[in-house]
Amino acid sequence: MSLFEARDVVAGYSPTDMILKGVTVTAAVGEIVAIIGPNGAGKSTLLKSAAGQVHVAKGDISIDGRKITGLRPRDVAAAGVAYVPQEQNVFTTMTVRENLEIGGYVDAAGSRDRIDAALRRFPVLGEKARDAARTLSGGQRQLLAMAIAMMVAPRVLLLDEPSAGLSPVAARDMFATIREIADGGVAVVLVEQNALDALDLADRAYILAAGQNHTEGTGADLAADPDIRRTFLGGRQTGDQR
Ligand SMILES: Nc1ncnc2c1ncn2[C@@H]1O[C@H](COP(=O)(O)OP(=O)(O)OP(=O)(O)O)[C@@H](O)[C@H]1O
Repeated sequence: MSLFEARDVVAGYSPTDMILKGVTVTAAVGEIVAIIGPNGAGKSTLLKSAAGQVHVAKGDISIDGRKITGLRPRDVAAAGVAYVPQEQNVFTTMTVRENLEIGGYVDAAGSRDRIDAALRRFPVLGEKARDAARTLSGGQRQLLAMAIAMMVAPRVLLLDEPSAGLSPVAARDMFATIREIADGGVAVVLVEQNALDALDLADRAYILAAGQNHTEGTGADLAADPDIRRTFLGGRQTGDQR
């Protein structure tokens, strides 16, 4: 059984306008699952639905068989699902350490040890623990957002465009970090604008279009499919110069 399951999810921002029209996405322990598709397909909405930030009208979202549909964001986090939004994912006026303290709010007792562990795990953040988050580079900021999410020791990590705005080198480091986190037994579901890189990283991927599942498969198979390349990847192949 998959650890994370979103089944036939119908969800949206107003009762008369459902963005997701029955989307199914699953992810197993240690698996990286990418969600790709055109602008407006509903990729971010799916993550927000799983994180308890968008109303789910029909369908179910579960972790390890336990329904989390309709829970408040705080309770979703306590159930083991961490969500990193694309933007405004750190408190810029607070220090790196203070950001991590807030990330550990659901388990205040274990928070100090987790912060120390996070600062060891991400040495670049350790060096800047007392600095305001606004002084971090784009890549460091995304790393902090990820470290904040990891403070709840999640079993499922939902990432919205983790490489957005990063240099190619910083994006590569970010993807390596995501792989490490997955290898630690976390199910990772990520949305990426950079579809080719996402397929390269992911074990499996789903293509969403107009709020529905279009295709799913291994990252490698989707990247090699000429129809998929033509329709969703701009005709390019993995490894092409961009
Ligand atoms: N807060 C919101 N309130 C109302 N509608 C929204 C809101 N956020 C997104 N939408 C709408 O939902 C639809 C899907 O948006 P979503 O952000 O999920 O798409 P996406 O597949 O992630 O695409 P993109 O790559 O452009 O972010 C779009 O039509 C968008 O305008």
